[in-house]
Amino acid sequence: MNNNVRIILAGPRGKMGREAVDLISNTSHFTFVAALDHRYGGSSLKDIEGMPSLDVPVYGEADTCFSEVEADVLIDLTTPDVGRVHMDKALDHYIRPVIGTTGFSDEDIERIRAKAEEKALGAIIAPNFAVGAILMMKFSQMAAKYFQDVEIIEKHHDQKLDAPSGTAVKTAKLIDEVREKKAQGHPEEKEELAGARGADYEGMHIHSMRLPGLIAHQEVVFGGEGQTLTIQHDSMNRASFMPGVRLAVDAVMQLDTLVYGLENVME
Ligand SMILES: NC(=O)C1=CN([C@@H]2O[C@H](COP(=O)(O)OP(=O)(O)OC[C@H]3O[C@@H](n4cnc5c(N)ncnc54)[C@H](O)[C@@H]3O)[C@@H](O)[C@H]2O)C=CC1
Ligand SMILES: O=C(O)C1=N[C@H](C(=O)O)C[C@H](O)C1
Repeated sequence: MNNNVRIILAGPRGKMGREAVDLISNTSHFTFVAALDHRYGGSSLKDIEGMPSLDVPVYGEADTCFSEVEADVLIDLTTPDVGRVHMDKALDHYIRPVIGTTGFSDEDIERIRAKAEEKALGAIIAPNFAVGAILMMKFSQMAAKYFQDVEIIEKHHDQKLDAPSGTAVKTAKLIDEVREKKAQGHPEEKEELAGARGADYEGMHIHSMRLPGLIAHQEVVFGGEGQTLTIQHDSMNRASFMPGVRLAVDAVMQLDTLVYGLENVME
């Protein structure tokens, strides 16, 4: 493990970013070298309302930040459009991206994989940092060997931009690796209201719920002859994601390619 990892955080004022500020500043082998925030470029973190008293420079623009600040890792907790640009630019500046932001396409992921390999640098895209959520995905993959029929129900707060969630997409991909292909439901089923059966990923259905009061929850429901199996995970707060962020930062320093999904670096 590296004993001093210099970190830039993008999105410090966000719901996740605020937790990450505390994680970085309270982890002895992490050094908080800069923050990226389009609204507060040129200030210091301590001058932003609601931020702890930390004298960390804030940059409004990624290229300037990445060229002026000596850093090992970028943690990005922003939006899909912003994160997509940040991860590319970070690698251009030989900074390893740890991307918690969700909403990327397969093309985005493959582009970053190619760039990380070209630079021989570590990169992590982690749709979910919660250890319990990783286990939920792994258990679902195990179950999919025995049950072909499965529907994913993800439930999030109503401020979320992307649907389905990054976790639901990753779960479907892990299941798809082992599940015998099947178009589920009645062959002649018809949606009387568009979207009633949810999104279709290789014949599996994904349903996205958005409500105030929720944080991040997912049920993976399998059906077989005379039985169902439900694998469920709930994040009750955003502190639940922080041990995984720490693990990802330590892991990315040892990698020379992209890892998509924290399950690939968990022991
Ligand atoms: N991988 C994981 O375990 C988790 C991932 N997420 C993902 O993380 C992302 C952030 O989630 P939340 O914190 O809930 O959202 P949020 O809306 O609370 O925070 C997003 C932040 O990004 C900032 N931002 C927007 N444009 C920016 C720019 N150009 N430069 C710097 N900052 C910019 C906004 O000011 C805002 O503070 C989402 O994509 C979400 O899906 C959320 C929770 C867990
Ligand atoms: O936006 C969120 O809140 C979350 N996003 C991630 C996702 O899209 O899967 C992870 C977690 O579910 C919380």
